[in-house]
Amino acid sequence: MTSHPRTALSVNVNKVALVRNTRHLGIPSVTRAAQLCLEAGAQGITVHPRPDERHIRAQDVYELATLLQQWPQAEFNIEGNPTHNLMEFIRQVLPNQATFVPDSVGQFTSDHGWRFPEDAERLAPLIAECRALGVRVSLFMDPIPEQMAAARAVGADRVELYTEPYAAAWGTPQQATQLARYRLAAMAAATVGLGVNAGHDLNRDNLADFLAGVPGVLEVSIGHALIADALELGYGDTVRAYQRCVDQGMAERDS
Ligand SMILES: CC(=O)[C@@H](O)[C@H](O)COP(=O)(O)O
Ligand SMILES: NCC(=O)COP(=O)(O)O
Repeated sequence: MTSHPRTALSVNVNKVALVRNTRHLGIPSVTRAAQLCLEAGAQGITVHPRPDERHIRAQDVYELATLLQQWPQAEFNIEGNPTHNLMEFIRQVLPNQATFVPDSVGQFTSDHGWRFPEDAERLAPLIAECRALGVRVSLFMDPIPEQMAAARAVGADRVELYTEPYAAAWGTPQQATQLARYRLAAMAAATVGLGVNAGHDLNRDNLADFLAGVPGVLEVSIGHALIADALELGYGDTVRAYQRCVDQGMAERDS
């Protein structure tokens, strides 16, 4: 039996900003949400400052960076398309991690990963710049084992497996088949020296099964479902509930 490092929970606070932006009152506070999630034990905060600022705005990024200076053990993960507005945030804020996501400007939400070799040429210099700044780079990827070597070759430190197809299959006869795709992709990533993150539509129902079935997941970034849960339970109890899901999944994986 081998044990793996505990999977880090990074809370994505996009949807707190989405609600905040519907009035000019500054509530609910994005930084307050992050503070309460960190106090409850979250290991990181994630934001996706989209170019249209539908939710996370530039000021949120800077205020969260200031907050996270008080939490040296926690990580700041900034997501975005590096050919749009992401790199300016990376240069100014120097987060722990940049997650490159191939979204178009007005895209409804993230729904696919990068593709190689098509995307390699334009990503390589941007990855090199982040790494030269001391910022870890994670590439948002579909769970395709054959793509992992190319992701490593372009300089990525990690991949983030796009988990919506797994989430959509959870609780159906297709769950095991989907989970096997992610297990093979994670193993392929590890084989070429990539760390493995995961995210999109993970929730309290499907998280433990994912971590039980996919080896070596270093970080899950969870936003939509977690913030929805927090509307019912509060940030603290919600983060603790998700931490229990992480612990359950890892216990099953290591059993
Ligand atoms: C990369 C990913 O899957 C999510 O972080 C996604 O970017 C969330 O964006 P929205 O909150 O705008 O749906
Ligand atoms: N990278 C995934 C993320 O940050 C949050 O995705 P979701 O939980 O809002 O679907």
